[in-house]
Amino acid sequence: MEAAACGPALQFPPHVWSNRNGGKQRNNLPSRRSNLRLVTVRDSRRKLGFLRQRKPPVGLLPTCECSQVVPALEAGYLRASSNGNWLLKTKAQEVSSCLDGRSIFLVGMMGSGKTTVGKILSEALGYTFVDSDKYVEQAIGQDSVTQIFKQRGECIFRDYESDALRKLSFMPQQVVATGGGAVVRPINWKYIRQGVSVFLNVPLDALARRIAAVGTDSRPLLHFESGDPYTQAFVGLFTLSKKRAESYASADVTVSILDLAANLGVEDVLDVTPTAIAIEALVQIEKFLQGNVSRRLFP
Ligand SMILES: Nc1ncnc2c1ncn2[C@@H]1O[C@H](COP(=O)(O)OP(=O)(O)O)[C@@H](O)[C@H]1O
Ligand SMILES: O=C(O)C1=C[C@@H](OP(=O)(O)O)[C@@H](O)[C@H](O)C1
Repeated sequence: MEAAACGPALQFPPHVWSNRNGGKQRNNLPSRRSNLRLVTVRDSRRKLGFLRQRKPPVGLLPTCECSQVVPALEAGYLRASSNGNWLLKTKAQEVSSCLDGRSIFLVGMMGSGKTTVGKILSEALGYTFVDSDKYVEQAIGQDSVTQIFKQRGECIFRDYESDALRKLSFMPQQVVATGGGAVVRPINWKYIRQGVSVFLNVPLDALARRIAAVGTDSRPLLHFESGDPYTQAFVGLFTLSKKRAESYASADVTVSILDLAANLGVEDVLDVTPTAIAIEALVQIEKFLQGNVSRRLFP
């Protein structure tokens, strides 16, 4: 049940996001400069060829120093959480000069990890984290999205969601976890495109397992389905994802959790840690920015 065009946008009170780092840019990270890539033993030959590229192509990277020296990192490092955290911080330090204040908008199906990964990314970058669902809850003055759907309807929720994204689009240095359905309204892309959009692509089966484990209470769009919690989640997600796949695919960057799991040698995609996903997101954002330096929004 998508509501692509409802009534006029509504007014609501100012920000309600959590500022995890006092809104400051992080500057006190390890001074060692290294440009890191996630590399697997399996496909290291192909990737290392790319990684050994010491200079960016002519015309790229006039202002950002990303990826001039590229030591390879074996995936095993990433599995150890202490190294994972170090890697995350180091990568964030590198990417933040490329980002140059631009916000990151995470898109993807419900349960794909936008909030979980978003918080980690914001902390590593010294950005403010904003959960757009929470923003809407505060604006409407209700405790949960489920309540809003029940009492005001999806259309009103979508209006507030669009207004939230519009307001957030003016602000730099944020990681925004958008609601799973935000991508459906074309106008929302105008707002999302003010920053770098990152699609967290998680297989539907994994999403359904994750959602079934906690129940569908907080997922009003899955309440129409019948069956056991897994079937209910899977059928609902399948229907929604068919309508959304194209929109998600238009994000600037896609992080495929399936590919990441394969690269890390992790059997179940649900076992890929949020830190690993955050690092991969930074790697992909860096790649994207290297090819898009002209799209500077916060000069
Ligand atoms: N990589 C991950 N590993 C383990 N649990 C995760 C991971 N990503 C998300 N989760 C869990 O899945 C649930 C949904 O994640 P969440 O970040 O709220 O997704 P979204 O914001 O996209 O709806 C939460 O309970 C969260 O703790
Ligand atoms: O997919 C959707 O349409 C929705 C996803 C939810 O957000 P999350 O993706 O953060 O769960 C929330 O906005 C609402 O329940 C609708």
